[in-house]
Amino acid sequence: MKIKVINPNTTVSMTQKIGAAARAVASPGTDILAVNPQSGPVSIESHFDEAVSVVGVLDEIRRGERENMDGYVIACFGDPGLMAARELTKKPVIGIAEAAMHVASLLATRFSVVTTMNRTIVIAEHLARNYGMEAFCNKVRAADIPVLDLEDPASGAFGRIVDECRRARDEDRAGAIVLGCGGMADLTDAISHEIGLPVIDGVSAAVKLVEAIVSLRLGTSKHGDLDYPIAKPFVGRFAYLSPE
Ligand SMILES: NC(=O)NC1=NC(=O)NC1=O
Repeated sequence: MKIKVINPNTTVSMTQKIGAAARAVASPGTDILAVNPQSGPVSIESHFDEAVSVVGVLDEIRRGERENMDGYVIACFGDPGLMAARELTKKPVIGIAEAAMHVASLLATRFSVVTTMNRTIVIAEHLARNYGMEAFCNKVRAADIPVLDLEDPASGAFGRIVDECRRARDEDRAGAIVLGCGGMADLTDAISHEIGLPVIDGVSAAVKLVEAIVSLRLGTSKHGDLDYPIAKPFVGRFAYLSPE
């Protein structure tokens, strides 16, 4: 089985970290290809960053179809381009936010999300609503750190994330924590050790969900809104994206 794990931002060190987290849980016989677009934001911290990153995600899905990938993970907590990506393939496409929230809902009656920037809190709240997770997702918190601080061990990001996870445990009645950034994937075990709760990293959760769906011989529905895109010309610099 071949799974393409797409980091929608353009920071290679984060892509490598995400790839390592994916490989750590992948089953024998599952090959992980971790990639990021060559163009786009170095980090995704706003609606604008997310919107621009989607074209790079879709480029990687289109390339993955030619590479005969068996499934895809979108490894940014905003799940950018998830539905558009699903239109491009019959294979499963799983976002790390949806994966982590669903897994957390199977482990605790309430979970909190701990993400990076305060301004991305609402994005995670909207995802919880859209995924039907509001009954489980008690609160979305932020460590208020720039995403790329996660690439700097001296930034103090780990301590700020752990402090916010402790507040979630003690104040939100959270039975589990969802890590709200693909760049936190390498911190999962250390955080869980510090706070004594299940901590769910969306990269790992998404990889296992793709494996499960492929093993069930299931894939993205092509009936209705997730059917292949409507054939039409796209003009200008997006002409190469014209659906056939
Ligand atoms: N909430 C987030 O921090 N989302 C993210 N921004 C990135 O660049 N990667 C993420 O996972």
